[in-house]
Amino acid sequence: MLQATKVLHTINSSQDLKQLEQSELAQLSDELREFILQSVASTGGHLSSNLGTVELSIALHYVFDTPEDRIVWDVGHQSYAHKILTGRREMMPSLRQFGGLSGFPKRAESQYDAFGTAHSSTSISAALGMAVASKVKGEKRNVIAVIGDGSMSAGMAYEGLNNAGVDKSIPLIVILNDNEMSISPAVGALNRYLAKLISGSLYGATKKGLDKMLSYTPPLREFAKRLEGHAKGMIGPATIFEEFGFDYYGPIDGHNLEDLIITLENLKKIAQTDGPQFLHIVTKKGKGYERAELNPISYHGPGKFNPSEGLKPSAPGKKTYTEVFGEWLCDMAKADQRLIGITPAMREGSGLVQFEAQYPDRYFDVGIAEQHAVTFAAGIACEGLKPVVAIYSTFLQRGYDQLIHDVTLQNLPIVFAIDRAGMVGADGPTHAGVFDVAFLRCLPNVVLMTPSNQEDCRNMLTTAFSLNGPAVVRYPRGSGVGPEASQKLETIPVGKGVIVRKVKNAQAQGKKIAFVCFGPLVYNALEVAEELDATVADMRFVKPLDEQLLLDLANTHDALVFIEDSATQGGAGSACLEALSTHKIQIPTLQIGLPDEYVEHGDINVLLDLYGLSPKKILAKVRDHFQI
Ligand SMILES: Cc1ncc(C[n+]2csc(CCOP(=O)(O)OP(=O)(O)O)c2C)c(N)n1
Ligand SMILES: CC(=O)[C@@H](O)[C@H](O)COP(=O)(O)O
Ligand SMILES: [Mg+2]
Repeated sequence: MLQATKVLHTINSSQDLKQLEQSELAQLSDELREFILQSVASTGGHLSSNLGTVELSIALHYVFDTPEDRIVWDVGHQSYAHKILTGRREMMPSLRQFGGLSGFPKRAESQYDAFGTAHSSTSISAALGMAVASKVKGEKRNVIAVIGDGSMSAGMAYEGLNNAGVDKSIPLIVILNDNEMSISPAVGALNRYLAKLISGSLYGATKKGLDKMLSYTPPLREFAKRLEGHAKGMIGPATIFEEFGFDYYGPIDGHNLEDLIITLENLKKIAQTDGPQFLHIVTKKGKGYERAELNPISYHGPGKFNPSEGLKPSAPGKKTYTEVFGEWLCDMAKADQRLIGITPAMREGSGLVQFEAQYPDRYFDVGIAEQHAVTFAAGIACEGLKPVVAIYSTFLQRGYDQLIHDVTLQNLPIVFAIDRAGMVGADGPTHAGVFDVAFLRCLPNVVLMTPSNQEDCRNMLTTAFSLNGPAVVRYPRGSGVGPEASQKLETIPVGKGVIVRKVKNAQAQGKKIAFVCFGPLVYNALEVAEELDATVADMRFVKPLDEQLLLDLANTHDALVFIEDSATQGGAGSACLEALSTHKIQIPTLQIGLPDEYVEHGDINVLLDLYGLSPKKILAKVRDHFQI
């Protein structure tokens, strides 16, 4: 269990926090940091980012009148200290488990969670919306967006800044939490610019000026004027943020509580009179836990571990789909010089670490910029190279118009290697990859494949690469079941499914059922089929659909059950129903997939059962539906 504390256990709301003397806050931050470490080590979760925002979270709740004032955390993977300080300390052992605390801010969870997040770079837009709404309603409040340097790489952040900076009557505060890291090292020109602000010759002058100002609190107007003079005079040309219409302060040390508090107190007042304010703070990812400071990538989102021993190398076992993809990418790149690998800021998660090491000139981390990643790939494809975009299903949602307008409309040969398809578990509804089948299968020119095992996954990636148009392979988080991948680069016939089990004793069967499966749930269907003596088809392709196989199954069985690990509405089962309707085939059917609701967070096996996708639940549904 987590250790007893001197101060932390007395804090159950931001009001409690305000009762503390400022001199007690250092003790609180030590206890909070230790609590987060112990807590995340016992549940798994996001660690490095949370250790970096301890002082900022304390200072924000100390200075601002939350929840009346709104704090909008960008991504929200760094909001654990905020959760702990706002009445959820005792629930931390339930973090990311079914029925427990979400790993991200969630409006339904607490009035302190002003905005639900987990996808990046939404904070400035959402905070601006809140600030504008408050003004329209005649309510006076502060709205603060906290955004990381990695998340500042997305276009959406600049759309927000662009909109916010023009209206001096909007009291918006944007805090840039700069730790010089995304999940992996932050990339791009902006990152270089921020590094210059922090560590270039500008820094000394800026820091000196700020130190001087922070040592006393002049009347507000004067404070504002000095900072403006400081920003414009002492650090030379205006920062990019000032060009957007914000007053810029910083960089300041985001672990120095005293500096943070006095700066926030002043900004709170200035924002009400002078409009949009931008504070640049510098923090360390993993702060206070040496292993995480030295290796913030491994401790970005670890599973459970012993803090005194640190993370252990994972025991040898079956590869994950991500690893299968990573190996395929290197092998395919060796076989074909045209291959270009692209990731929107998910090098580790998508399995491109080896590829970058082996083919640095053909590797592109474009930052958290999924829209750009897709159109960038389109440009590359126009010039005859073969881009492979490695992307999580949930993040491809960001690039949908680009997929339509830039890729599929022009029928460009791009491979989309979609990881984290289906349910993802602990990250929950924001990260579940359950809409891709529905939003991809309606696009002309797309070939859409759903491997049920790793061997098929590798073959499908090779098949996708061999095609002359957009091709998608969607595969789940983890290892799954079924055969492991070979080392070969073999293609499979496009648009052809396979029968993996046939009814054995047709005469004895009351009702001959065929399971028509898409993706890894084929193995759950196989278990059920043993019980019912049913046929099981692994359709492999959602598009083009193997209509012949579907019609054969319909003609030789009494009922069809469609099974998929994605949203039922508009999904692969719907594609089958459309085909049956086109061919005027009438047969009893049942669609099994995810219902018309958002997938909760929690252990994946718990979720499979909850949503009726475990073998036991599938069997019960089939029996109930067909009365067998
Ligand atoms: C749209 C989107 N793409 C990718 C991600 C995956 N992701 C989560 S955190 C993160 C890094 C964010 O970096 P930063 O904002 O600097 O925060 P830090 O992790 O450094 O605290 C990424 C890429 C995401 N959450 N949302
Ligand atoms: C917050 C975020 O978007 C990532 O850190 C995500 O939680 C990673 O998920 P995986 O663990 O599936 O890579
Ligand atoms: Mg960062």
